[in-house]
Amino acid sequence: MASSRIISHSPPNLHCQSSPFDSVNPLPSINLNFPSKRHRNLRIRASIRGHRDNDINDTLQSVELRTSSASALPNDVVSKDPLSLPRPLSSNQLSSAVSDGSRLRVAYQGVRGAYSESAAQKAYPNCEAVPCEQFDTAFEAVERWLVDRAVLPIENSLGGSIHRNYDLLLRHRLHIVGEVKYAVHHCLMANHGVKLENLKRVLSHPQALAQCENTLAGLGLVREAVDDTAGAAKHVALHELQDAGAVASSAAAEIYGLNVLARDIQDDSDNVTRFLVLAREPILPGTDRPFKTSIVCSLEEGPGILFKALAVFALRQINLSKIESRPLRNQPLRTSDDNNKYFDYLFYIDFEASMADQNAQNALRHLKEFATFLRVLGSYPMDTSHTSMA
Ligand SMILES: O=C(O)C(=O)C[C@]1(C(=O)O)C=C[C@@H](O)C=C1
Repeated sequence: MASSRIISHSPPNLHCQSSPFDSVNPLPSINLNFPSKRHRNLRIRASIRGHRDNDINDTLQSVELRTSSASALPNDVVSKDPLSLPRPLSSNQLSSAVSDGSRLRVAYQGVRGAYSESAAQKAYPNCEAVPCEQFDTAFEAVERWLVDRAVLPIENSLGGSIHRNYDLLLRHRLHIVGEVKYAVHHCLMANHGVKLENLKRVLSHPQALAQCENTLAGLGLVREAVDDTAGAAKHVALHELQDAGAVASSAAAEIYGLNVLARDIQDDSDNVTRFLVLAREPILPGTDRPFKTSIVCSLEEGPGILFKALAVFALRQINLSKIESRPLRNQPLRTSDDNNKYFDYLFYIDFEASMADQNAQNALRHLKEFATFLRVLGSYPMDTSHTSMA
């Protein structure tokens, strides 16, 4: 039997005892100090679910709109401490915003125990990590001042790029202000009493399943994709599944009361995910430490144009660390003079230089000569740590 019980419960009620709670309305109202004039007079109401209502600063775990009724909220899974698990934000809960300003609130995609939560904590050790249902929700949470930062995965050493986040970087106007490399150690876990030989299927995030492909194929398990690794663990625990396991972190096994059947099941022991830190404002690029700059561009037509684009960096001894191409969504196909159809692309390029560096500025000026579009997504300190923190 599982050492911890999984139960469903209604969301904790909000008790409105003192300021800043509004005495007329049972929902707290919070005045935000916005730096810009445009936002200064905004008075935002939101209901706040925390487990100690009288200490907002410590308990702001997830925020929802006052329009969302408690009954509309999903029931949650709880294990050891029923009230300790924040619920993820969803997009339809984002039409208002709140931030207490005293502590950095950092959005991540997934539920408690997701690798993204650990990455957020690596980026900001004292932050309040705020779970979000989807990547889009995390972007919107920053844009709407609900949180201060978002930490989102962008690529993994085994699984490759997280394309969705490349596309969202362009769709939203946030700035990359940092990166975090996080060593991912996957565990195969199941409910207590379930043995490896009882398993027929395994649930996890598609990236995690891809990172463990050889191991899982070797075990003959059917792979089922879900939103995040910890969400998979939560699901297996909640439904007390006897034929299914989850691939997730050891932290997720602990949180949801699952038994770890195998550790380090990723196909390469060196499995690193790179996360981006996003904010509303860019940071001032420096030259005092290694910086990286991320840009996105589209290029003119013509032979050798990509070669020319990349040469602007090579000519200046600027190292490229990543290039990713994505379809140009508003015009994915281009018809040439001879009536052939070509795919049109956006190129995402990371290079190892700061925008404060004249050399980098010259390279981008040069690139603009044959780029039809160019945007700097951010210039930020490189994570040069040797990714520990499993
Ligand atoms: O599902 C999680 O735990 C996540 O944080 C997401 C995610 C990803 O999107 O790549 C992050 C790191 C791991 O590589 C696997 C999954």
